[in-house]
Amino acid sequence: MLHRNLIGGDWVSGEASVNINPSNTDQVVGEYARASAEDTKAAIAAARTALPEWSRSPILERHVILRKTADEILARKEDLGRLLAREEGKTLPEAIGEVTRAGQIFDFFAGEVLRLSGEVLPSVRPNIGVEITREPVGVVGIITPWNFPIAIPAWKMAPALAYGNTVVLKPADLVPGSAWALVDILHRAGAPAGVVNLVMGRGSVAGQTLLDSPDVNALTFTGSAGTGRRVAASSIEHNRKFQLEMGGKNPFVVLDDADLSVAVEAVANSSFFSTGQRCTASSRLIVTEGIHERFVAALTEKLKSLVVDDALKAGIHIGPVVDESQLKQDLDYIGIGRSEGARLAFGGERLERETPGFYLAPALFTEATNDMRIAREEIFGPIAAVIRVRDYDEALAVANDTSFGLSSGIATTSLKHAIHFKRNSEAGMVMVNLPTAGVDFHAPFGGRKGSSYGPREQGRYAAEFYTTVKTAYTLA
Ligand SMILES: NC(=O)C1=CN([C@@H]2O[C@H](COP(=O)(O)OP(=O)(O)OC[C@H]3O[C@@H](n4cnc5c(N)ncnc54)[C@H](OP(=O)(O)O)[C@@H]3O)[C@@H](O)[C@H]2O)C=CC1
Ligand SMILES: O=C(O)CCC(=O)C(=O)O
Repeated sequence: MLHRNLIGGDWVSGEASVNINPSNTDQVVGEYARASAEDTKAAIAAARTALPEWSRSPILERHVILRKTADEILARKEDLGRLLAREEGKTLPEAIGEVTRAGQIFDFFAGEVLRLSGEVLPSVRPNIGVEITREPVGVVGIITPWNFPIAIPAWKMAPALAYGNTVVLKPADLVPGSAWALVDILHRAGAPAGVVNLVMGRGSVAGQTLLDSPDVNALTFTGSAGTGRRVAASSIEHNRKFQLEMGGKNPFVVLDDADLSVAVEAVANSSFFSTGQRCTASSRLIVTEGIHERFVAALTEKLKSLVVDDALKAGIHIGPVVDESQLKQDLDYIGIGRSEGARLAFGGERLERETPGFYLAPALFTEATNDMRIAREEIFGPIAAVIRVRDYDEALAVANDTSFGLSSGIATTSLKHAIHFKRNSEAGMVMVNLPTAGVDFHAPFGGRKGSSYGPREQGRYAAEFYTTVKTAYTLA
């Protein structure tokens, strides 16, 4: 069956693309329609037509649709998790966790609809009242990457709809299945025609059409820095609100006084789980010299115990890389690290398994320095580099010496250093004795420097992007 795009409430056919399972490239997950530029323009027009009624719809109607969506996602988390693991390659428990998070996000924003509020101020002039309200921004274009195929569409669509916007979602061409399933649920939960539109397909076609359209009032994007720059340039041209979540080169500091097992568990998770394919992954492990040897030895032992195999197999820790081109990028960077003089202390080789897939042994470099390309450029694979430093002050300086600023972490038992790091780390999210990846669904998410642009995503902070403030003055 061809899974079609949803445009103005109708399921619309298009050129078929096959969704391949990275754990077993002989397996087709499903066939999905690719939207043309014309389809995408029709989706934008449908979203515009639906906007006036939806933006004024009773909050209870919006609440019920989001609530039903949350309920169905959570009730189906096992089968949606299987679909996600098959199309993206994260392990089944990770995939079910991501689906659960998507359900919780819809649940949270179903509640937020009922908590919409404004402010009343006394005027500085006599007999005048000042009211401050939040209104929807309008038609929201949503462009999402492949690494979180349901959670990222969920954390962009749920607030957009809660605050009365209509949406056009362009998911990553590599993983359309989970986005299709989510839109199907929203459609059956009662989202009126044109309120939720889906344009699966290529970034260069469907994505670019969203960027070029003067009728898209706000654009929210997660993906690479290169595409992010295009989103920014086109949005400025169209005087459109935009929000970017891009890469990371997140540091994880391990101090001499760290609890070794806490540090190793946090790093194994941050750097290697989800195959290292998270913008919040830590790829720079900044370790003070007193613990360096013990940390590298313990992490290497941990890496030996991690099983890389088919995402659906029980008991595995790391699934395959998402596709051939990301695998090539990972292997290229492993070669670059070696040629730069870092020591490949563990892994980094392509693995053969029972099924043909993109399997890569997690790779650990030591003797790296912060000026190497493997320490400066986002790789987006299960690859981390240990950088040896003298003390906390040097660790902090190295941690902040990056053009990115999404998340950062520290393993320490010192309250003084933990507090200092939380205050002085130049990252949007700071973790103490916890992995840099895997965040709460109700707290603000986003970074600084080259990682992010615009208001935070998620939690109540999402209102900043998905609404526009109106100030009204009334003579009493
Ligand atoms: N911050 C984060 O969370 C993420 C960061 N990344 C980083 O990005 C790198 C590359 O990943 P990749 O998926 O290729 O990133 P891209 O930026 O290419 O893709 C992200 C989304 O943008 C779309 N897109 C691509 N070109 C355009 C365009 N001209 N106009 C509008 N939309 C467009 C893509 O479509 P299409 O379906 O055709 O790809 C996809 O939906 C990774 O290796 C990683 O470093 C990746 C994923 C998430
Ligand atoms: O770490 C997380 O929980 C989220 C990561 C993420 O959003 C991303 O990699 O795109």
